[in-house]
Amino acid sequence: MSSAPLKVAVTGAAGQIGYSLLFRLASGSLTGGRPIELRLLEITPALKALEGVVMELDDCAFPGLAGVEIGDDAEKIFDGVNLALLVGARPRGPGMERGDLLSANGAIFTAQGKALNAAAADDVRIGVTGNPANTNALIALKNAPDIPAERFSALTRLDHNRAISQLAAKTGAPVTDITKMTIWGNHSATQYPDLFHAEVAGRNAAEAVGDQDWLENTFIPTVAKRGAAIIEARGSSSAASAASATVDAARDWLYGSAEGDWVSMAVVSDGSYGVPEGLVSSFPVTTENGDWKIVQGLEIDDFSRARIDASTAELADERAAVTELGLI
Ligand SMILES: NC(=O)c1ccc[n+]([C@@H]2O[C@H](COP(=O)([O-])OP(=O)(O)OC[C@H]3O[C@@H](n4cnc5c(N)ncnc54)[C@H](O)[C@@H]3O)[C@@H](O)[C@H]2O)c1
Ligand SMILES: O=C(O)C[C@H](O)C(=O)O
Repeated sequence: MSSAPLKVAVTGAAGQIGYSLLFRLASGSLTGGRPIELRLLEITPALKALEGVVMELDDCAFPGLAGVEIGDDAEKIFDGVNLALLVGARPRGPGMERGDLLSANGAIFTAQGKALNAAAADDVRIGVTGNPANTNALIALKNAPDIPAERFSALTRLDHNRAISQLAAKTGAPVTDITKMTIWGNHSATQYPDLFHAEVAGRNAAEAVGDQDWLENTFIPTVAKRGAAIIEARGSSSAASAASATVDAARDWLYGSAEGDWVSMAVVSDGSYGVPEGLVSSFPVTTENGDWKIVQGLEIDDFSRARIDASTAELADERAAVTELGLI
């Protein structure tokens, strides 16, 4: 593997998630020993604040941080980047659904898709965290016709990690015993965290829990509505956990998922599991050398089918809405 610095762009770098993410990236959580060069994009009024964040990055004297460039011109910042983490977008407030952000945030992803298309490195991978993440990723990929659609993904790793944590707490198992967790569908309240294929120390998770009422009426809504619960408690949306999940997702994508396990990523559907082709929907995937593959052959019962269908129907509605807005 190359020891040249990995060039990583982060958008919305002066925001809440950025304030946690940049320090995780610079300290080596993503690349281990490989140096990293950060390229930070912000809107013009936020550049001064971003300068302050860069002073703090300097003050950490991170040995693996090979350089930092900041700016408000997407094409300049994306020049030659190997990884782009698209975080910059407005967060929702109390009482909003993430889909309410489509018209506010959609335009950001047309412009950034075009800029990535023009300037990124040939091997670029693009992870979208900004909400509504799945449909923003769809907008970006449609506006970047020269970049293969498989290079885009949206973040459902935070939901995946939340589901692992809830299951660990219920069963008393350590999080490291929990494998094969899946989030299906949209990063929204319709998402479907699936315990029927997950395992606790090798045992089927739904059987290990043995409590359909908990699974249906506590586990699924707790995971699906966790973002809203955090907004309610903190007054602003999740940030450190979102940054941590953004790093987890990018690390596994670039360096591979663990043997015998899989991760959740929202990727462009090839029609697997009846998810309409072309939607950016969350699936169980394995990753290797920067590529992902949807895990095939899982049996989907009626309970799971209904939930996957409901979430992908919402994604189809979002696609129709951004088509109507002329964003794709
Ligand atoms: N997918 C997930 O799991 C997940 C989790 C948490 C938050 N989010 C989403 O991530 C996004 C960022 O959250 P936050 O809490 O950091 O918000 P924030 O408001 O603190 O920061 C967003 C930053 O983006 C910047 N920005 C806006 N437009 C931009 C543009 N065109 N180019 C570059 N930067 C731009 C803003 O100036 C701001 O600094 C929100 O949309 C939020 O809903 C997603
Ligand atoms: O819920 C939100 O709006 C923020 C984020 O998507 C989350 O899941 O915490």
